[in-house]
Amino acid sequence: SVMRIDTISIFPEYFAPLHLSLIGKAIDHGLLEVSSHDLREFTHDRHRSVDDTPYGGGAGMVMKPEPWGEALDSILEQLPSPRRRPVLVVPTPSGRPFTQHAAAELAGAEHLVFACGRYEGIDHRVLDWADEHFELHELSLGDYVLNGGEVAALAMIEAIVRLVPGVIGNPDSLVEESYSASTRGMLEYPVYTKPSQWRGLEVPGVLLSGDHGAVDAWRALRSREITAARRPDLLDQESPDRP
Ligand SMILES: NCc1ccc(-c2ccccc2)nc1
Repeated sequence: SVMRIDTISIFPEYFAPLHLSLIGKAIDHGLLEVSSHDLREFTHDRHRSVDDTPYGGGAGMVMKPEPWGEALDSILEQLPSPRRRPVLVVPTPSGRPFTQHAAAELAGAEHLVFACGRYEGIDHRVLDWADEHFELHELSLGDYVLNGGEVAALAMIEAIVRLVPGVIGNPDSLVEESYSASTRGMLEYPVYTKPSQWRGLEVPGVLLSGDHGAVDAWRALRSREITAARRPDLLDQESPDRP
């Protein structure tokens, strides 16, 4: 099944990298369709304005509702009918945390739309209206503020698309990760490869022993040590899909 992703932004060129590497291959193999839309194409004034001063005062500018309404209408109009509600993701610092769990849920969607805001954000009526026509998800990557939603959308798209069957070459590489922090599991143990000696540094002997039980034990211990040190909050959620 083909997954379709539409992005809407005043900087559509931010999404050009999606056509490279893995994601590029998925698109070439017909597993994925990505279209980036320029919000300014949905303005009609001479200055193609997308923002204005905030009601209630305050610094900065707010994104006007009309261009967003027309951009979202345009996406809905292009859907085959009868259609299921597409998912609308709005990256925002005030969103629910975007986690590996959320990525896995969104990887099951047929159609994802990313609305990337700039300035101080988008007129809230756009979200209120969108909530009636889309499955709306306001999502945050973490507790930091960017200049806009584009970089966050790129990260979310990568996290989601790599979970779509057929996109990643070797599906096994996902199993091992299923116990990493990304699924509220444990942090990943250190990895090594040849040469066994590099700049005077050795590889832990157990990994060269061929004793797979000992290797697994060593890895589990290192995961626990690293998790305790860096992400104690993850320690009591050991099962990866604990609600
Ligand atoms: N949590 C990551 C994140 C997501 C979105 C934004 C953002 C900033 C300004 C305008 C619109 C979105 N900032 C940070």
